[in-house]
Amino acid sequence: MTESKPELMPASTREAVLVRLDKAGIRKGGDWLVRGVDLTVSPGEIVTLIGPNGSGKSTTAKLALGILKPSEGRASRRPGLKVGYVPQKLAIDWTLPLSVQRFLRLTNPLSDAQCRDALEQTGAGRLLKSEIRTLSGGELQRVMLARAIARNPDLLVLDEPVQGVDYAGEIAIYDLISEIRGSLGCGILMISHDLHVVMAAADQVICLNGHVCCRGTPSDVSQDDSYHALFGARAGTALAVYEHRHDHVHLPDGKVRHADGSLCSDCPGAHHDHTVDGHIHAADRHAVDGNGTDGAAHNEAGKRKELGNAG
Ligand SMILES: Nc1ncnc2c1ncn2[C@@H]1O[C@H](COP(=O)(O)OP(=O)(O)OP(=O)(O)O)[C@@H](O)[C@H]1O
Repeated sequence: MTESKPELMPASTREAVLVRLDKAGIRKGGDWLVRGVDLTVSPGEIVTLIGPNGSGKSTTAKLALGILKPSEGRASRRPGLKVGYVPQKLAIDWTLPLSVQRFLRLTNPLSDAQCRDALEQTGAGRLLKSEIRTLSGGELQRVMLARAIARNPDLLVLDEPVQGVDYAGEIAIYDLISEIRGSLGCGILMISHDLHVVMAAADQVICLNGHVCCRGTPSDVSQDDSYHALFGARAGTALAVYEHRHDHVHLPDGKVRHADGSLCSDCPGAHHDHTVDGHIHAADRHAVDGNGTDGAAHNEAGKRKELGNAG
């Protein structure tokens, strides 16, 4: 592999673009792992890499991060860029005793308040003193996200952020990622196998298979022939465009406060929106707040509208 120095962006693009790959490729042992990748991530933008196993998604993310150096083309980052990274795998023995607080501090010198604050932001405030090895899959992903955002990054790189999380939990985590983008204003480079929800949550989707097969908005990609060729039958199901509404909150006393401020004590269960017809599927989802499931914010009706039926 050819080593190259990290490149700085021209002044004109520095403010706008956080990271850029220009025709970037990397070769190891005579094989190209990925080749010819163009990519930019700007503040507030979610760019999603999709593709089958071994298609070069993690490698591309590592090129963007500067962990790997391109053998050809260029990788450049905004000077002084602060990055939060949730890798696909962490080299940690998960059976060892390790509290969440200590885990957050393994790579960051964080104060107690910073640890609490980061966990609150990911809805995991109550887990501060918990043992890492006892966390559920969804809780662990929230803690990993907290660790990545604790330093208030400009760029968040999330390699399969919903691994080990069930379907309802996935939606809550994608919700959270969109909220983090909103609150931090950071750019997000995300990797996933989950074509539909992830694609729909992204501003830009890049479909990889050793090279860029197709790219564009989620609806563009869902209608692209090479996307269909790559994903076969799975691409034939409709693209779910993901929306969310925060229109009510479940209070600890069991009442529900609606968006207009009105309180209701007997409506839980009656307000779940289940519309299932040929075009709209609504899914309920419950986000765990910093206090646990009691009094959890309830994000109602994650609606998935079919867009550009890819069949
Ligand atoms: N350090 C390395 N040396 C040699 N080959 C590698 C190295 N890292 C990755 N590869 C190979 O490069 C290809 C792309 O790997 P990569 O991890 O980027 O794929 P991916 O799309 O993220 O896959 P997955 O969905 O399975 O996580 C694979 O064939 C992998 O075996």
